[in-house]
Amino acid sequence: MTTPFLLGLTGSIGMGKSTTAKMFAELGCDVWDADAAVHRLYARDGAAVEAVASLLPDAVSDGEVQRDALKSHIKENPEVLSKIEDIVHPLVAEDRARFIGQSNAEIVVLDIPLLFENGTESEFDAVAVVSVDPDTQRKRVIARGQMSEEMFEKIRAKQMPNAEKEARADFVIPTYNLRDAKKAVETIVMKIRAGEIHA
Ligand SMILES: CC(C)(COP(=O)(O)OP(=O)(O)OC[C@H]1O[C@@H](n2cnc3c(N)ncnc32)[C@H](O)[C@@H]1O)[C@@H](O)C(=O)NCCC(=O)NCCS
Ligand SMILES: Nc1ncnc2c1ncn2[C@@H]1O[C@H](COP(=O)(O)OP(=O)(O)OP(=O)(O)O)[C@@H](O)[C@H]1O
Repeated sequence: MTTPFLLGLTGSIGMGKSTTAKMFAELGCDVWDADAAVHRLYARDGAAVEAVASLLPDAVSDGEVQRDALKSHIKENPEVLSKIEDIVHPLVAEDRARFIGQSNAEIVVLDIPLLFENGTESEFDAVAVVSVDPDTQRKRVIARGQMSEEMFEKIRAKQMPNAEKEARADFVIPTYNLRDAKKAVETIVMKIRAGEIHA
């Protein structure tokens, strides 16, 4: 069995990672989702629950890590975030390695929101970034109705500027409409399968 081609898929908040990841899956790629992995780790019987309970006992109730409690702790003391990350990151890495090890696909797509912010690009054979202009991005996130304008701007300010992500990526996937995004995804998959892309 050969090792799969590892394609990192990233992009700032609301840029279209999940939608684009589904397109890769439809073309036969296996897709691993970092956010979903963290949700599994925090859920009942999840691998991070015990360690988080030791660090912040009141952040675990009903056997689950409560994200709102984590957020309050981080707000009070920003250093708590790196302590949580020290617990979560090795477990996420383990989950990812297991997924890659079990995959029989030619291409494994790894959907990772903070791929560039965490300086992990060297772990992939290539990286694709999903992208729209800032105004479209803002409208999309606000339209979901789960976040205030202020909260969105705060998160955006913490993320690497989109232009820099585009410059660092091997591929840019425009997500203004489904048709063009799909075309870009098909081209990437075709190039990888044809052996045109090298790490
Ligand atoms: C702090 C927590 C509880 C916040 O959870 P919440 O559900 O509000 O947000 P979530 O993590 O789903 O992030 C939503 C989006 O916000 C953006 N974002 C989140 N955190 C950051 C950050 N530190 N810097 C920049 N952008 C961020 C990303 O685009 C992300 O996709 C959560 O992020 C967490 O537990 N973080 C520690 C574990 C970790 O490192 N997770 C990252 C994956 S390895
Ligand atoms: N190619 C596309 N054409 C049209 N709309 C799109 C496209 N891709 C994504 N969208 C829309 O943009 C919004 C954000 O998409 P999605 O949830 O895929 O982004 P995300 O990057 O995974 O978000 P987050 O980082 O917040 O988890 C959704 O409303 C989705 O329908």
